[in-house]
Amino acid sequence: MTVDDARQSLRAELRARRKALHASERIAAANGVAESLEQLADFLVDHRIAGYWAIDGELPLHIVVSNLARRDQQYCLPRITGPRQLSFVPWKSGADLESNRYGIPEPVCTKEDLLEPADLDIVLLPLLGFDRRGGRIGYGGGYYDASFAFLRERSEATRPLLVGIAYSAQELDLIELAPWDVRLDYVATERGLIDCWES
Ligand SMILES: Nc1nc2c(c(=O)[nH]1)N(C=O)[C@@H](CNc1ccc(C(=O)N[C@@H](CCC(=O)O)C(=O)O)cc1)CN2
Ligand SMILES: Nc1ncnc2c1ncn2[C@@H]1O[C@H](COP(=O)(O)OP(=O)(O)OP(=O)(O)O)[C@@H](O)[C@H]1O
Repeated sequence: MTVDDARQSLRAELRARRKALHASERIAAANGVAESLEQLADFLVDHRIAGYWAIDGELPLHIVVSNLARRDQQYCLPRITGPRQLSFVPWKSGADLESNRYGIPEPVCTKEDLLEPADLDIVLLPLLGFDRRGGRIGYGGGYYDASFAFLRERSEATRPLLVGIAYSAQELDLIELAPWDVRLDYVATERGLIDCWES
């Protein structure tokens, strides 16, 4: 079985695990993650922070978005701009959205609005599974891995910081890393902030 095959079956299990969470756990996690992120000093002062529009049981970021707006920090959402390629667009709560090919809402924008991955300070990444070393399993599109491939050879946290957002129930023991995988610098869950360079 290749890394890709093993991941496919793991994805199904992880989707089921996330789907099974109770509404009360989702509410607690949305609040808890917003608090956990505030333990990261850079998160309170950095200018450009990218998140995602939660779909399919992903951990919702609306509390994070309003906290950032209150501090005048810029919040951005991803836009698919090519094969395995993400760009980012500054977005304020209530601004226009349109659906992408997967039915995920993206900001409506002009070319001039598009920011490249390297322009960001912090990226909050959706995920299906994570481990404490910064391993991440997503939907398998390779969008984040390819867009942030320029960070792959780093040996410490550098900009943009990659922060996985997860329910603690999404933690895995150890994810076998594929050569293209870009490790997370931190993972924020409702239980706290994990520094992936620490272990
Ligand atoms: N909220 C959110 N936005 C995001 C991501 C994400 O994971 N979550 N992405 C993170 O990369 C990018 C989109 N990547 C995606 C990759 C695969 C599928 C997906 O649903 N794949 C289906 C197969 C669909 C098809 O073949 O057309 C599947 O897995 O069943 C969705 C999004 C950018 N925006
Ligand atoms: N830098 C890259 N260059 C070329 N192909 C890549 C690159 N990164 C990932 N891929 C391809 O993308 C596919 C999906 O990768 P992976 O399973 O790691 O996605 P994921 O992290 O689960 O998804 P996503 O990042 O979209 O949330 C892999 O099969 C791999 O072949």
